Amino acid sequence: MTVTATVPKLQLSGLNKSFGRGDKRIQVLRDIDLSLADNEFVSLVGTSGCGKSTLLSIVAGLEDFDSGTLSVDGAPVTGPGLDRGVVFQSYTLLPWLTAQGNVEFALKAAGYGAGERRDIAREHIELVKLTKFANAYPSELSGGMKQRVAIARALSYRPKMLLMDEPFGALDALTRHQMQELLTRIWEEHRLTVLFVTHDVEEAVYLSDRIVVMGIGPGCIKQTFDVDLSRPREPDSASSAEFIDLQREVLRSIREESLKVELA
Ligand SMILES: Nc1ncnc2c1ncn2[C@@H]1O[C@H](COP(=O)(O)OP(=O)(O)OP(=O)(O)O)[C@@H](O)[C@H]1O
Repeated sequence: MTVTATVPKLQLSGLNKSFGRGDKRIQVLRDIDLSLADNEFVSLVGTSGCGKSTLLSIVAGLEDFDSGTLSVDGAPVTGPGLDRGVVFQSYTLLPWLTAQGNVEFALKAAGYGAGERRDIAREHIELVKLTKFANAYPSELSGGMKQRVAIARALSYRPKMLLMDEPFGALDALTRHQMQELLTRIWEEHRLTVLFVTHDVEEAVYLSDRIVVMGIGPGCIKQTFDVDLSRPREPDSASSAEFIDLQREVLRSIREESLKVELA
């Protein structure tokens, strides 16, 4: 019988990263091994400064690394690519363009023709439920709406993977929950693979299949938790004993690292 090995969607092996030169050189990531399967939702959590954003930027191809390997679908990552959509905490929209215009602008940069740009942008503005605001400028949109445009833009080239760095960190609690539900729906419908950085452990448990806790000094993978809670998850899921126990375990793991920083 032939057994075919499944290639992970994303794979990092023995990855190291430092900033600076000479005696100012500081290692921020050490020996990172991380694999994401197709359609998996993985959150990265950890004490401030442990290297979560640096790791995400490396996967996005926006930051280089010293050694180790990084591949998507088995192919080495050599820079940013349309196979990975990125959403940051700051909305990064162009203020002089409408919601529709912002998505179209990104598609133009990706080489799409005018008609196609209009249709794809309209479809993605609809996906994030902003059709009524398609012609509004960023200054006329709330934080949640701006982040929906950023998600529409990141998804417009139909990437296989979504890389999100604290995308809902600046939003109020209610908008944040709405955005979590929207993201879950899009993730389920589009079979995306998501790598999600957050400080909010409840958010990580609610959204993820797996939570990776990073350690510090230098940044490393400390512990991984499988989230075995059934789906679909409801806002009420957060009050179940299983949910709360897992949240507590993850928090404990993060706090051990914070203590190291405080005692250093
Ligand atoms: N461009 C840079 N040049 C030098 N050092 C950097 C640079 N970017 C990040 N660092 C350092 O790398 C380490 C990791 O930073 P990073 O922002 O990745 O951590 P983080 O876990 O995302 O933090 P936070 O949770 O506070 O956002 C920190 O010590 C930071 O000061």
